Amino acid sequence: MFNFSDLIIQNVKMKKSHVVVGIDPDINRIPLFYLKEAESLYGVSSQGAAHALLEFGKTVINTVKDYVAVVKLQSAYFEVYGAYGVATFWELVSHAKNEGLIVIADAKRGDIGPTSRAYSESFFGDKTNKWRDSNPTVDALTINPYLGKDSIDPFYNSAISLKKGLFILVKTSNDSSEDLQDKQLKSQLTVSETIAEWVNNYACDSIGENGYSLIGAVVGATHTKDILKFRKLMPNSIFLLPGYGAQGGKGENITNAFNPDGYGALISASRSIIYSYNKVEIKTEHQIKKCITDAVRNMNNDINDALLRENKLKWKAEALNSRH
Ligand SMILES: O=C(O)c1cc(=O)[nH]c(=O)n1[C@@H]1O[C@H](COP(=O)(O)O)[C@@H](O)[C@H]1O
Repeated sequence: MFNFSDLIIQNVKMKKSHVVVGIDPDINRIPLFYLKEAESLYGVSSQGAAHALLEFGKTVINTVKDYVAVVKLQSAYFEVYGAYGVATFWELVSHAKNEGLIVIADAKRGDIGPTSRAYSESFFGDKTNKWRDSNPTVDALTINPYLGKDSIDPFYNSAISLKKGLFILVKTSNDSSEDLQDKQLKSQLTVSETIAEWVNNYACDSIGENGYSLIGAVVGATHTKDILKFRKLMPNSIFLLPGYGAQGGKGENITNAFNPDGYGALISASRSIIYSYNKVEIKTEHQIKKCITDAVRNMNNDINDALLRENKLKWKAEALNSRH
């Protein structure tokens, strides 16, 4: 049955891009003219900041929409500004979806069962709750599995019934991920390998038309040596690989995340794309758009070139085959 992973593959093929642009808008790094406008409307306040984040976020979305299939909104940067920030988050979710993009909420949720259920409802909705306005929902959510399987189940059940996607943290991109995630258990597996086994078990029951599950895994683009191992442990999961760009990940380091079919991985970058203009003094939206366009195209070319070298860039072959 067509599921979230099929939606991803369909759109990745259409855009010819495995790139995810992360929208992590930090008020100290967004161009000053957005702040000046926000201050003139709402003063230096949470409402003003949320307005600046909204306008900047729209610029990013409008710029990258032709080059990527997926955007990932980092909830934390919006939560900073309370209700105004959260409203901006959802306004940007709607905007991105209206522009034909798939939206991942990066919130790394996970709690005891009933609370996970509520988190799941807040991001995916619940048709049986008549008190909840039909607000927008996201297409997928990052979740933290460290409370155990009863914390994952509510997200899993909602994802299945509402045709959503999950990206479960398996091996995170940060240096300190080794502190806990690389520890070996009595089973001889590491903590992250154990989580990978869980992910694979959840994934097996929800395979879509292209052979992938709606249960995906987060594996840092920074852990080049581990990527192949995780690919083998979770053959049916789409990997979300953050850590490209600002954290050091490169195209040549992440090709093992892709299956021989040329799919199965989304590579995510935030700061290296959305702040690619470097200076907050940049004057016009046109200049910002040009910098972001160059950055996202370079990233896409870097990944596609690396895949081509490994014979994993499939759309050229598909285009040729369909001509015969
Ligand atoms: O789930 C994530 O997206 C995530 C997982 C991980 O292991 N490492 C990681 O950096 N992230 C997120 O990916 C984004 C990385 O941003 P950049 O380093 O600027 O590309 C941030 O929003 C992080 O919260």
